[in-house]
Amino acid sequence: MTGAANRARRHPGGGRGSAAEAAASYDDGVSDTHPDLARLRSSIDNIDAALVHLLAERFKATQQVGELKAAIGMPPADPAREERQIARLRGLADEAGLDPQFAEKFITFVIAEVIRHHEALAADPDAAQNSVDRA
Ligand SMILES: C=C(O[C@@H]1C=C(C(=O)O)C=C[C@H]1O)C(=O)O
Repeated sequence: MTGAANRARRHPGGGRGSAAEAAASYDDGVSDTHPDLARLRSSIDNIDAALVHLLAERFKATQQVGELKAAIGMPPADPAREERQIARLRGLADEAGLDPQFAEKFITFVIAEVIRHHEALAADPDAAQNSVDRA
């Protein structure tokens, strides 16, 4: 979703352009003049960047798992493994002060995307061959 789409979602009913313009000028004004907000947003930006890099690494690993599974004829999804991951992550979230329900929703969302990729790999023998070539 684009930034404009997100702003439109947060400000339903706003006229065309008006919610986006109001949000942009509000954001700029506050973050420029309040040092705590600017510092916290800078930290949030770093964390968001780290999340993107971590997710990219995770998808690189799952891509290889998908190629391997397709090459040896394993099914794309492994519900038993997913159940163990969800239970583990719920526990970690609880210890870390993160809502376990949110952690479960997040990992379920990510895994669904991985399975979609694995299904595509299973349907494409050339892509599946990649992991065999790399071995
Ligand atoms: C990556 C795998 O494939 C699928 C995706 C998973 C994930 O993203 O963690 C876990 C289990 C599988 O449903 C795997 O089997 O390890």
